[in-house]
Amino acid sequence: MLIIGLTGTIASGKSTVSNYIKKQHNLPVIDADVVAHRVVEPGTPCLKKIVREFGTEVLKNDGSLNRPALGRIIFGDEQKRLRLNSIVHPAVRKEMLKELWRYYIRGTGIVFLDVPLLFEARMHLLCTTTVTIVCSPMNVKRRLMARNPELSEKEVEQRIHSQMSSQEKTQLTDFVLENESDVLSLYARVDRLLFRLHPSTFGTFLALLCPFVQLFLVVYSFVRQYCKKERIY
Ligand SMILES: CC(C)(COP(=O)(O)OP(=O)(O)OC[C@H]1O[C@@H](n2cnc3c(N)ncnc32)[C@H](O)[C@@H]1O)[C@@H](O)C(=O)NCCC(=O)NCCS
Ligand SMILES: Nc1ncnc2c1ncn2[C@@H]1O[C@H](COP(=O)(O)OP(=O)(O)OP(=O)(O)O)[C@@H](O)[C@H]1O
Repeated sequence: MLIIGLTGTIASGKSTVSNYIKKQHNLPVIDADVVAHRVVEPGTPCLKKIVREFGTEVLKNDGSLNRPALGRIIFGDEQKRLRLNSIVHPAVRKEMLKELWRYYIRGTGIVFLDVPLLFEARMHLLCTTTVTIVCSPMNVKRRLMARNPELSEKEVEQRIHSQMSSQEKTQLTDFVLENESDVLSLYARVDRLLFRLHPSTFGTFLALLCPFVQLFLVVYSFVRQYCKKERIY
């Protein structure tokens, strides 16, 4: 099974790309944000740990997580953000591995992982190939402010600076997808990217037959990190 890690800075266009991959190409995507929302639902061990760490002020009256309140706490304080990550990320990793396993059992050839903190959380080590969506800080800020009008300019800046920069991600990735212009151009780049990934489906076929080939693909992905990356125009 080919595991393609999709990442990028906040508001770089990951969801836009993964929705297109799901709808237009009918390929499976596991979205870390969706999983991260699920593991903190009322009654979950994660939510209990969050309340122990940050207090009941991060809960709404109905007992669910008050996301804006927790966001205000953690995006303004790096230590607190790291503490939240240490509570939520292990549960997210576990759930994503379970989902991957289900796809593997079904014989799925290719799965995309949409993970904002792919490199920060070292989840790229699980991927056969990584794709980073890049967008200039100015466009990111503009799009984030338009998508989340409830956030102040300061909060937007804090969210942007809490992540690895686009340049750093570009250094670590196999493929770079630019998202500076309109959405249709982005979709066209995704089509070209998928075409480039397809020759490797032979590897997928072999991987389905032999777990050792899967292991080889993981080792190969480590080696790929040191190879020249491709920019899709
Ligand atoms: C702090 C929380 C409650 C704020 O919720 P909110 O609904 O405002 O944001 P949402 O979860 O939709 O995330 C939006 C984007 O923020 C960025 N982001 C989220 N969490 C983090 C983080 N810990 N560090 C850096 N960036 C983050 C990502 O780019 C993400 O796509 C939430 O982001 C959270 O629980 N974060 C910790 C889990 C996490 O790291 N999620 C990212 C995917 S694993
Ligand atoms: N090429 C584009 N042109 C104009 N708007 C865009 C483009 N790409 C994405 N957007 C818009 O920018 C915003 C951010 O995109 P999207 O939600 O896909 O980013 P994301 O990387 O998934 O964000 P997050 O890290 O917060 O999950 C959305 O409102 C989306 O519609």
